[in-house]
Amino acid sequence: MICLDQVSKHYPGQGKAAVSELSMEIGRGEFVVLVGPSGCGKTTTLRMINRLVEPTHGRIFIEGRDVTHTDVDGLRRGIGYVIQQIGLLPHLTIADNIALVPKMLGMKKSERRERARELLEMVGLDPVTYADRYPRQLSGGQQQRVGVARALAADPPVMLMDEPFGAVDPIAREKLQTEFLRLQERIRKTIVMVTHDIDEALRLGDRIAIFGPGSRLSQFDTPLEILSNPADDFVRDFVGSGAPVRRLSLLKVSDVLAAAPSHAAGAASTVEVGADDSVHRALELVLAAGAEGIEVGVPGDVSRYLDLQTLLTAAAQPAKVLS
Ligand SMILES: Nc1ncnc2c1ncn2[C@@H]1O[C@H](COP(=O)(O)OP(=O)(O)OP(=O)(O)O)[C@@H](O)[C@H]1O
Repeated sequence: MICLDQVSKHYPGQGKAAVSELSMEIGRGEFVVLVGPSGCGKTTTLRMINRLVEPTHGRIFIEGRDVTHTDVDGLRRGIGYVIQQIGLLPHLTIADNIALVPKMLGMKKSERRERARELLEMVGLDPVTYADRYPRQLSGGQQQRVGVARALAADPPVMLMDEPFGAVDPIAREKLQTEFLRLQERIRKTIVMVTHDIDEALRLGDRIAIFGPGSRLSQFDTPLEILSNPADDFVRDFVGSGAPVRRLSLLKVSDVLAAAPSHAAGAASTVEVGADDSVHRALELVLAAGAEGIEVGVPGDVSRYLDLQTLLTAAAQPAKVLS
């Protein structure tokens, strides 16, 4: 869906390139998160995709089309953009803020109103309550949701997000992340997001691009693979301590079931867990209940039993063994 081919950006007057010969391919419907230390070129990379920053060298393709030199307005219509300072217009109602792009595209007033209502519902805000309010009457987290709704207004296939949840407090942030993941399951946009927060990246990304010093792409892989097999010391340090525990949230019970010997559920004291639950969740339930293991329902078969030790041992294996 998006292909960066040897893309570089050299800002005038700067000694070093902000981004240097970067190549990446991003699949349709994929959620890719760019992380890395400050100044490594994440925002520059993101903004080159919608050409808010013009690349100095290299080419960018969207759906196979070279967009490096095409009409910028046309390009941006197909790309939603969400930033931390969402920039809602203070004198327009929430509905009118959301309907700005549809208005520019010539959509009729009644249709725009309907679209704004639909989008407000989509991002978890009741249209009856919020459509006619003004931005200052909303909390930071609510404004951020409106920012997402606005970016989705023209139903673009691609969304670029720069620290979209950066300005909200940690609790609201986690809630927004969870809601956004649910939304993405439904809408399956191709998303590229920048964040400083490795936990956010691990939680949201289908794949994570970890930029190292000098805008080098140190690793571009799934969260599980990054935690299990970091490419080098830089990635290991960047991900920080606690990788094994973080993996537990990403591993599913079904992964362990596929890799470890299990038995038909029997007499031992167990808690029931779904195959799609994370190992983290399974362990939480076992510990809370003081049980000896878990029982997992298998469609068309007897339930399987895994004891606590098997669960822990399997979860500690590198991802490759499990997959
Ligand atoms: N408009 C500009 N003019 C000159 N230099 C710039 C400009 N924008 C960014 N830079 C420089 O390019 C490099 C990469 O900046 P960029 O904002 O892409 O990094 P980043 O990884 O997003 O950083 P942060 O995490 O701090 O937001 C930095 O050294 C920065 O100072």
